[in-house]
Amino acid sequence: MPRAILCVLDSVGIGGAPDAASYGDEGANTLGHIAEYAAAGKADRAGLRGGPLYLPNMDAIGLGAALGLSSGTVPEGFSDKPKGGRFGVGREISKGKDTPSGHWEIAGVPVPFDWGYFPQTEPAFPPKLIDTLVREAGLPGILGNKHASGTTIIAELGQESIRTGKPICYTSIDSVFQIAAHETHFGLDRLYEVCQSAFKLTKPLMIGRVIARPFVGDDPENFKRTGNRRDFAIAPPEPTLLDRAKAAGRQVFAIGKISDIYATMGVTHKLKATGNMALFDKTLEALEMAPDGAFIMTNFVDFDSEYGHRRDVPGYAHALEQFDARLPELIVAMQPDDLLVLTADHGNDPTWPGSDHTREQIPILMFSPGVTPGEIGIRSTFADIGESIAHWLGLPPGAHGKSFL
Ligand SMILES: O=P(O)(O)O[C@H]1O[C@H](CO)[C@@H](O)[C@H]1O
Ligand SMILES: [Mn+2]
Ligand SMILES: [Mn+2]
Repeated sequence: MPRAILCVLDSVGIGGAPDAASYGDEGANTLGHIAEYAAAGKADRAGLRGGPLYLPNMDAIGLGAALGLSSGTVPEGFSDKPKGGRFGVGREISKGKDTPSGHWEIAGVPVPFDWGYFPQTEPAFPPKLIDTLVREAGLPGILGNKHASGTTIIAELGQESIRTGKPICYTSIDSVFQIAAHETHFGLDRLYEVCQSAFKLTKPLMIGRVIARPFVGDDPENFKRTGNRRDFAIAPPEPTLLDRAKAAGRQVFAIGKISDIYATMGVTHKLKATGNMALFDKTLEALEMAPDGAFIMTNFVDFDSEYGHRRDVPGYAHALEQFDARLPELIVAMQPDDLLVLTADHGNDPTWPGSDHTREQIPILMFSPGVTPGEIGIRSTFADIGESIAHWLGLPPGAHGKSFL
């Protein structure tokens, strides 16, 4: 029985979203701009990488061609005629350009409601919410209370947080309430407990996620976030591909952030790892142990959290090249009737102003020895990805999207 492996390269958008202007993102193109900068020698970093963006393995299954289809330009060194693979472009119908919206829609469930957001004011959070959180979680108060980049705000307030025992609460243009605190001074379990309390309070406000952001270190120069991030997320409004696979008795391997993003719904095996390369290793491990009919889904978070939000073009280019270099390992490990899908959940153009996600279309790259190569065009919803995988796995069709297989 066929298996399917779905890799979400978090934030690897390819521009061209027709509604980008209403998000302030007209012209944003994560992959396109990285390629453009690299070709101009603007993505060089001594000891890390240099020169044009080199992604031969993803290009061979249609990455350059998908970029061309989405944005009109195939960068130099990329091909508009892939050697193998079925390629195309995904367009999002959900209104948020955030991780849950993108992932849920990929898994067949577009988001039908508006998320809650916190205003770009200081304070950003309603006083009642904070008063209740402080009381219920027994906190001496909170710090932050504004829109911020997570690394900047721990440099700014980390020491005060350690000294006072007050966690740092901040948000972004996404529907998130993030809590940063020191992993040992404040304590990891305590941080998770505070996040649980906050999640109960923010849920009625339709805030998608409360995110624990533990960090270590003792001064702004060496504060570092750890891999113990945890997302407390609202559950998807309808059964996703994961639920449907599990209900059919299939094994569902959720690697990295996947289990959190779907609020554990539909997951039978949860595998955690820190860093894209460790996530890649886990994906290979899962492939080795997954029985017939299994569904494996991995989120490669570093593209987004380490490079997109940090607006680090050489870092992002290097992460793409590292992933690409390992792709053959995955392809070699596949059985003849396994399907591999590479895609993304939104954009996060590292050349764009600010530090937030960008509304973009996403690549859809499918590879299997049994799939004839070709173009699937621009799909009107990410849900077509989930429906195609459902079809491949022999599951009945869902309520949204259409299979292109
Ligand atoms: O700046 P950091 O803490 O990485 O925050 C980012 O991470 C959040 C969750 O993906 C996003 O909403 C964005 O704000
Ligand atoms: Mn994401
Ligand atoms: Mn992000």
